[in-house]
Amino acid sequence: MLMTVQDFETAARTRLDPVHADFIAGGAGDEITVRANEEAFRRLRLLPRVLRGNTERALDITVLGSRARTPILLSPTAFHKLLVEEGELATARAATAAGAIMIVSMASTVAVEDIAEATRGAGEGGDPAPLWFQLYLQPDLEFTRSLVRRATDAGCTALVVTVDSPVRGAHERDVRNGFLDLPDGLRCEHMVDPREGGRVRPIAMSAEITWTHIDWLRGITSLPILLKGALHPEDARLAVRHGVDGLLLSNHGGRQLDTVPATVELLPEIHAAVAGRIPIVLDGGVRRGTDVVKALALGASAVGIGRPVMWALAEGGEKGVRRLLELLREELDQALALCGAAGVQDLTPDLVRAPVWPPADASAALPGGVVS
Ligand SMILES: Cc1cc2nc3c(=O)[nH]c(=O)nc-3n(C[C@H](O)[C@H](O)[C@H](O)COP(=O)(O)O)c2cc1C
Ligand SMILES: CCCCC(=O)C(=O)O
Repeated sequence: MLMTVQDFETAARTRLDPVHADFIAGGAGDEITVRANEEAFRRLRLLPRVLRGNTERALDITVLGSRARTPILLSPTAFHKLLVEEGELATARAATAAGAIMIVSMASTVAVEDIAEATRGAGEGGDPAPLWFQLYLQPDLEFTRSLVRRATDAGCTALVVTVDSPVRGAHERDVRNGFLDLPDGLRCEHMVDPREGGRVRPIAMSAEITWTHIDWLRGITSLPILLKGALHPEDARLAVRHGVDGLLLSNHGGRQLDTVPATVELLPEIHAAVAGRIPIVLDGGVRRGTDVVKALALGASAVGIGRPVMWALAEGGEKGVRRLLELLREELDQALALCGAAGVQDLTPDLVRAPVWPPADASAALPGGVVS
């Protein structure tokens, strides 16, 4: 029975080409950060409130003008057609059914226009899923400008600029497996360049990109801009100064610089650095409703999931992703209820404890002065 994210991972592994399974699960170097993201959530403890009388929980959020029925959004992941024929169309329909924000990867195998169309067809009376568009700024600014225009015209309501990739992370599993390119027949639809007779450009991960490019982007779009992958508090402050509207606090699921901290460990520091001026979305290692509660309690406005969506897609296409989003919603609702919360707005940092024992300021209260 598919009851948990872990069940989806296990089920997906039996179906997936092992090379693709490695592409999804893997990360950079020794995959220390891949593991750290999940471990950090597991280490944190929740401290619930009782007798609050909350019989229903509100899970809906509005981030940067985008309304969603859940604080769990779909982080951008590349190449969904590797996993299922319909590719990102299946993902988008499932996101719409769940009322979740989907961040379309620049490296998607379906074009943003078609993804947007799929969300409109899948609403079952509800609204289409808000789409955000993820961008690796290309040094060819005219090409970047045309992509921004495409995303805007397709109805995307925010841009997510990934800034942790001056070079591509060293995915050793992929190198060993020889998985370095998309198989024949699949292509990154956004990289088709009409100026060059429809040539498919490689995605440049460029070390030339600087804050000047962020200023340039700020100048050509009125869509909200989120930076994805800034981890240093000083860069979070710089982001605010450069007119960025939000942060997607992410270490790329441990796929860029290995040994960076888990994102949830960085959250309090980043939260303090931006001081409420811009919202923070966090991704990396979110696998349980309790993980969502912890991230929101520590100051995130929403969380993103990457690999779980890929596993669910591989396991059961659109239906798989729908089920995944449902089960995470149920887990989140359950965790909120048990925390005594009436909704995500009730989550505050006092509900989270790092297990340090004895706590420095409480040792005096221990019986018999047993602790030296
Ligand atoms: C297979 C795969 C493909 C990804 N593709 C992209 C991408 O195209 N653009 C991007 O900014 N991040 C990409 N990411 C990173 C995710 O957006 C996200 O930061 C990460 O997966 C979150 O961690 P999680 O997988 O533990 O949930 C990718 C991650 C995976 C696993
Ligand atoms: C050019 C594809 C980028 C995919 C990516 O960001 C990842 O695999 O983590």
